Amino acid sequence: MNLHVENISVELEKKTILRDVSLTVRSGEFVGLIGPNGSGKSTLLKSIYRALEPRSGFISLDGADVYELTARQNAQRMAVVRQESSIEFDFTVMEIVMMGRSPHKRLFQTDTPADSRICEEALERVGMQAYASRSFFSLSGGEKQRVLIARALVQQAEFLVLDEPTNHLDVRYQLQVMDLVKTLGITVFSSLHDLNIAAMYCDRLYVIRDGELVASGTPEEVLEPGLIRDVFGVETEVVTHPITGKKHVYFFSEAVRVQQSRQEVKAL
Ligand SMILES: Nc1ncnc2c1ncn2[C@@H]1O[C@H](COP(=O)(O)OP(=O)(O)OP(=O)(O)O)[C@@H](O)[C@H]1O
Repeated sequence: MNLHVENISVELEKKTILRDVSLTVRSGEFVGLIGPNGSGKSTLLKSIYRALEPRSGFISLDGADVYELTARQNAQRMAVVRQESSIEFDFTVMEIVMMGRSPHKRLFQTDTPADSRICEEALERVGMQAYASRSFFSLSGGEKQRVLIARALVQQAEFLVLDEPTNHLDVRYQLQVMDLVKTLGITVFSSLHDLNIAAMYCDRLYVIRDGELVASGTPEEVLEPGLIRDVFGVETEVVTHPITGKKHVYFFSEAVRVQQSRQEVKAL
């Protein structure tokens, strides 16, 4: 499934949030979106999953305008894991995951044993099978996140949109969730805060700052100290990881830099 975003602009409360954004995610690619807080990552993803129609521009999945598809057609093509859960009423974990099957059902069609099996498998893949009958509201942030990923999995869509999927997850589940998404072999577009996770898992990255894309390329091309300084305002050292061969970013806090320059002055 190919995603094309062409020249989209979004304005909210008379403020331009996205300016002339164009990008492509090709079939089977895992593409990351990185940028500082408030740079427009969620807004761009919302435009793609139709929660926020852009003022101008065009978004298509395999050539079909996403805003022309019915909600059902769209849900068969695209699954979404949002940053904040939109679950308003308390359901069990299994009921939440089962909701992901609805694009594959007719109106009022009941859940089949096959649906239950698919949901159980998805819960197992995210390590939440023991929680099937628990209330969703009683879960921790990380547990909720894993359940929402299971719900996206059972939708069996070919295109997955993730808004900071590792938010709330401890390091083990960060890696587990990213490994899982990677092994699905489907097309993924994901916003990410952790640059090292982005380097490990993404085939390509887009960098957004103040609502505009400012760089794109492979993690090897994009993740370099000058760009990270310009976009995130932090100093880094970027090395090639000796085991994975991927880029690895070390960050220097302002306090460490001040201490280091004092030591350098003393040594003179
Ligand atoms: N409904 C709204 N009305 C006005 N401004 C909004 C609205 N929603 C978002 N914004 C603004 O748009 C900008 C981009 O927000 P967005 O949530 O897309 O950023 P983000 O890159 O996802 O941030 P974060 O990393 O903090 O999640 C921010 O300045 C935000 O305050």
